[in-house]
Amino acid sequence: MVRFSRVALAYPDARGRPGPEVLRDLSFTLGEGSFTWILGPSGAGKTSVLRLMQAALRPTAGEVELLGIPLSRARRRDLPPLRRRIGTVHQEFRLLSHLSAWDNVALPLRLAAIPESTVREDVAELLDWIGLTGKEDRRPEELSGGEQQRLTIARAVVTRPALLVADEPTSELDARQARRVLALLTEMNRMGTTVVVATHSEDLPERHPARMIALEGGRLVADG
Ligand SMILES: Nc1ncnc2c1ncn2[C@@H]1O[C@H](COP(=O)(O)OP(=O)(O)OP(=O)(O)O)[C@@H](O)[C@H]1O
Repeated sequence: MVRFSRVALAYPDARGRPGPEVLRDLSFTLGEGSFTWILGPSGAGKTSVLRLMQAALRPTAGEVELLGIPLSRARRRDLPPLRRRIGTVHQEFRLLSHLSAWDNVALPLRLAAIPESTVREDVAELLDWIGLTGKEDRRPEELSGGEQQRLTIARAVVTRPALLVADEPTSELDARQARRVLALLTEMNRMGTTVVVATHSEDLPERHPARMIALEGGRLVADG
């Protein structure tokens, strides 16, 4: 499902030359249907690992294989269809502020040219699942932080991705809202989605024990 083999990553500097390596010699495999925590202090490289898992970046050395596709051999035109099979939840929500809750969730289906009758059914089901029935017409700014975060999860999973990659999905939330978001992620996993969550919270992995990959200074320091 996800395989990192001796991965290194360096972001380009201002002149376009490779800067210092922020990930080094990372190797691990995540099986289909697994749930994995990516842990580590600020700057450890969690977001960089997740960007590779979202096919948003290619490694500077080594290989990242996503859903059977090695990124080193993927052509530029292979990437958008691959990305559509990966649900992403960003730290900073990235909801579209001028669209209603309903239209934010419907957007990925509409972009994939899904018939409007199916869109209606799927969006209604998901808004119900995340507890936003009755708030369909509100714009993101008219929702609480927790509601916005749940909306980003609904948008990420509405296309039923095989892989869900979430970056600090509870960092802005109070404990009750964080538990609710965790429940949505574990429910997706129970239904068969492979889930990867980066966090620096210690509380969440305690609530949902699963494999933990710990990073420090761009290296893997614990896996288990
Ligand atoms: N676009 C970028 N260009 C250059 N360096 C970057 C870029 N993004 C991240 N870095 C650097 O890569 C290293 C790892 O950053 P990353 O965001 O992956 O860590 P993180 O563990 O997710 O941190 P946080 O918990 O603070 O979000 C840091 O040294 C950071 O400064």
